[in-house]
Amino acid sequence: MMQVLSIQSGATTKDCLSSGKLVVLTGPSGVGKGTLMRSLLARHPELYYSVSATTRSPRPGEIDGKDYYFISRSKFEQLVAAGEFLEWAEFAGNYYGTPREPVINQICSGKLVLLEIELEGARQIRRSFPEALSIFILPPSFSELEKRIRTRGQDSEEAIARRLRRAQDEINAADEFDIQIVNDDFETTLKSIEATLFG
Ligand SMILES: Nc1nc2c(ncn2[C@@H]2O[C@H](COP(=O)(O)OP(=O)(O)O)[C@@H](O)[C@H]2O)c(=O)[nH]1
Ligand SMILES: Nc1ncnc2c1ncn2[C@@H]1O[C@H](COP(=O)(O)OP(=O)(O)O)[C@@H](O)[C@H]1O
Repeated sequence: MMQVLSIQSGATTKDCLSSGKLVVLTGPSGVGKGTLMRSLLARHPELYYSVSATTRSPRPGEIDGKDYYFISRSKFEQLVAAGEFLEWAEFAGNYYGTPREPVINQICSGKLVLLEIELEGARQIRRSFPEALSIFILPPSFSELEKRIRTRGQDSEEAIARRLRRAQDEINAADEFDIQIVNDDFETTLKSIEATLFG
């Protein structure tokens, strides 16, 4: 199911990609990735956040084109076949993918590009783009993670159970990442990410 990536193939593309920077942020569902991303973007509008496509239904308040591009499974499969994703994966019963073209364009224009993606996608990026910096966000404990998913109050019991089942496998892979940060105190975490990106 994994896509072969070609962004390293041409010398020109490779040179171009070295003008910007790609940062991958991963961590179990509920750890605080989305909230951290939103704060980071509010504080650093020069960053480029890659909006993913997903077959998941929008949660209340989520905006198409801002939080995700919400698309059907058949549309997603068409885009996979057309090679339109830099990486993609199935997570908790839905597909998620990073649109290739805007990310390449933004990196080539010298931007720092942020991807907030799950483990399989992060592995694909590591293979195709080894220069990318990868950050894994850990919860202070598993019970705190569960509490955060529940207090977010946006997922069905089934969706929560799927995310928690998956969370332990993701946490076990934290060592694969360049940097691990425990999201205990929110402001402290934000400062650690800022130090990593700009320090
Ligand atoms: N591989 C991949 N994962 C993604 C992408 N976009 C989002 N994800 C991840 O998919 C997982 C589920 O996201 P979401 O349904 O928004 O749930 P949440 O993490 O519980 O808020 C999270 O780990 C996201 O980081 C993408 O483009 N590619
Ligand atoms: N450091 C933190 N301490 C306590 N709660 C947090 C912290 N970071 C995030 N949260 C809360 O945890 C819940 C899940 O965060 P969210 O950003 O949706 O996680 P993710 O995108 O990783 O699934 C939200 O209600 C958020 O406000």
